[in-house]
Parts: sequence; structure tokens; C-alpha cells
Amino acid sequence: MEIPFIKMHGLGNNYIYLDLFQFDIQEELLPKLAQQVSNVNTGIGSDGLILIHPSKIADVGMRIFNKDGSEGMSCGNGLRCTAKYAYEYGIVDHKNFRIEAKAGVVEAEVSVNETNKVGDITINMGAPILNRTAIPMVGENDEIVINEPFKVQDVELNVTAVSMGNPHAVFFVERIEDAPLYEQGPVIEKDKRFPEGVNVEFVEVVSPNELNFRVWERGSGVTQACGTGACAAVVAATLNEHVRKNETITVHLQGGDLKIRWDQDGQVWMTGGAEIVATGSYHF
Ligand SMILES: N[C@@H](CCC[C@H](N)C(=O)O)C(=O)O
Repeated sequence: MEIPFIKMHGLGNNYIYLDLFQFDIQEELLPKLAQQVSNVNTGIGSDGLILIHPSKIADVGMRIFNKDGSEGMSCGNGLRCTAKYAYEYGIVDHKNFRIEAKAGVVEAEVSVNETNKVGDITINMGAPILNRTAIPMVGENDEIVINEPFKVQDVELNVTAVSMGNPHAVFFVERIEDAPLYEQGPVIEKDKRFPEGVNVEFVEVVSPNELNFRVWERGSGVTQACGTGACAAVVAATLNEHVRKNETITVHLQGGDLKIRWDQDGQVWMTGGAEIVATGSYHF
């Protein structure tokens, strides 16, 4: 089977995208396809697979499959790439439109240059979900989890838990270079206190408007960027009083910067770029 694909990335967080406005694919093939295309040696090489599809409730739909074939609820970088593709390839003909993800519908706004190419994209990622059981995280109460002691393999850490439609465990560190990304990331991802697994973020507070950030993504491992993770980091930093609500915070990810703002009405705004890398045909 020949499957037409587009490869795109947001700050190095790269996925193989299928434009299901052009063709359809059987549901049961998707987890295996995600695993195969993601493999850099025997496939194309990516952090996973994203479907851009018609939606009944929004202008365009997006579904994300991680590298291991599991399906995620949302993807910040994937939403920006979907927005760029939808505008540049004529799926939408206006600069403000709605994208459906499994976690819900978000609003996107693209900035466009004189040659009609999309530059920065802003997405209203909605309000974070903070109650423990909704993350979901196991524990004795349903309060917000802020800087709670969290022991992993005899190491004492403190976790702040945030859902941006998908679960994030945020840990503040003194120096981002010392973040135990490869040691603790895979262990925390599968820790039983997070029954659905978790995306793991280490964050250094650089200033009241700047964070350094590294991520171990659920289902994909270390990636160069995570949009929902950057939003979760800003929410966690606000809850811990490292930064203030309604300020625009620059998050330095491995692949570049995102601007994130948690506004007074509780909405989290994400602004950043997206790039189309290649188009081609995958032999499946
Ligand atoms: N890279 C993404 C998040 C992708 C899904 C995540 N790994 C999960 O399973 O929740 C982003 O940019 O937000």
C-alpha cells in the first residue's frame, strides 16, 4: 500500500502527517503504522503519526499517535503544524479557525506573509485541568497537586501535575543541564501514580518571564519540544509563584522558543512556528 505523507515539525517535534481530506485509512492499521513510520532505521523517522481529517464540529480535525502506537489526546506542536497545513493547502480559507483534537476543540489564528505563507501560529489551548483525579493521578484527595513530594528510585523530587487535555508531571530543577531526563523520564512516565502514564517535564526558572524546558514524552521518549508540555510548565510555574498569570512567558525548548500566556480568564495561549519538511509516499 502506498500512503501519501507530509513531514512537519514544530520546534523539532516532528511527525508524519496524513491528509485524510484526500484519502482514508483503516482504523486498525494506525498504531502499527505510527510505530513503523517513526522508526528512523526502517521507516521515515519521527516522533509519531498525526492525522489531519474532516471534522463535524470544527473546520479541521487532528489525531495524534505516539511513536509506540498509543493515541494521545492532544499535541500542541501538532496543532500548529495542522493549522499551517490547513491554511496553506486550502482546507480553510480564513486566518481564524477551529481544530478538533480528542481533548476538545481549540481556536487557531495564523499570521500570513505577503506570499501567503504562514508564520507564527497562536492557539488558544483552553483551560488547564488541575484536580488530581482528572489528571489522572492517584492520591488521597482531589486537590491541585502543587510541588508535592514524589520519590522515584530513592530520589526525592517534587511534582506539580497539570492536564492540558493530556497529563503532565512538572519538576523544577536548579539547572536544566542537570535534569535527570534519561534516568527518571522513562520511570516517571510509567509510574503507577499516573494510571494513564504521563509526559515528564523538567523546568528551570530563568527569570519571571523565562523558563528552560526539557521533556520526556509519554509514548515517544525525549523529543525536542512539546507544546502541551510548555503550556503545562507555565501553569505549574504560575501555581508555584515563579511566574505571574497574564504575563507572556518565553519557554526555551531544545528545538526553539514558544511564547505562552495563562490569561486572567484561565485560558492558555501558545504562539510559535511550524515547518513543512517533506512530502512523499510511504510503502506500507
Ligand atoms: N508532542 C506533543 C504531545 C504529544 C502527545 C503526548 N506524548 C501524550 O501522549 O500525551 C505536544 O507538542 O504537545
